[in-house]
Amino acid sequence: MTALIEARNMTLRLGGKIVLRDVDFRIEKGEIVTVVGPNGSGKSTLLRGLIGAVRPVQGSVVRQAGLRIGYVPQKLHVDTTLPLTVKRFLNIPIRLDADVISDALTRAGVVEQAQTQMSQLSGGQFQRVMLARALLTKPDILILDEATQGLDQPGAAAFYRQIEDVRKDLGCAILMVSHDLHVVMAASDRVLCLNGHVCCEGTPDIVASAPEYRALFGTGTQGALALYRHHHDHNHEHEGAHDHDHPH
Ligand SMILES: Nc1ncnc2c1ncn2[C@@H]1O[C@H](COP(=O)(O)OP(=O)(O)OP(=O)(O)O)[C@@H](O)[C@H]1O
Repeated sequence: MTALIEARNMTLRLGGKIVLRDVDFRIEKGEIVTVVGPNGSGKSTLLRGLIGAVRPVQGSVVRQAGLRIGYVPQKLHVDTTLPLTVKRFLNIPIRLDADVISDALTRAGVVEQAQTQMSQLSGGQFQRVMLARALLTKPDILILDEATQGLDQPGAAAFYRQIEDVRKDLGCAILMVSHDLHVVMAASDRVLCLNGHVCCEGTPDIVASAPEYRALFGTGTQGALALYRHHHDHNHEHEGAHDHDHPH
């Protein structure tokens, strides 16, 4: 099977610092892959490398010819002092057919908000409008960077259900960064755990039982807290020696 996007030995540097080393990664049609890892572990940078916004200093990224990517960035600031309806927002920068807009809004579950001011959307509605925006191009792959940030648990769960419906209907692959570990574990085909490199990767079961993952996230419901208490049993000195001898 041909991958939609494939990275080989991809090393990414930002501002003179290597933030991600030797990443081998591929995503196929229709897969849901989630990227987890502590703050600063390179998750957003990985996505930016895969979409071509950051060039690898080593290795390569190959995207399928003509690949359509729908990208929902981690943060998007919309000037709330400007009067701007959802519909007009989706028409920037290119005016689109009303049908295309209403189809994307319907798929994202916010068709009733078409005439609402952007400044009056709830956090969950705002994220859905961002999802609608990413769907306008009928993407082959939807890439979401912490799309449920700021949503409460039911809001986040509803958002993930929406994403699953989108995948079912459009057949697009989904690559997302998430901190909602339980949802991630339930909804992903594959999980990629990062910490400046790929710590471990596989089906949710395999990753959840990997020592590298447990070192990062713990084992029980307290796991999410362990994100910020990052203990590790192997070396993360990116600039120096390689850490190839630990299991990937
Ligand atoms: N423009 C930049 N110049 C230098 N270093 C940067 C730059 N942007 C990010 N970094 C560093 O790169 C590392 C990876 O950042 P990245 O945003 O990819 O992490 P993340 O895993 O997405 O984090 P979070 O969970 O906090 O969003 C961090 O140490 C960050 O400080």
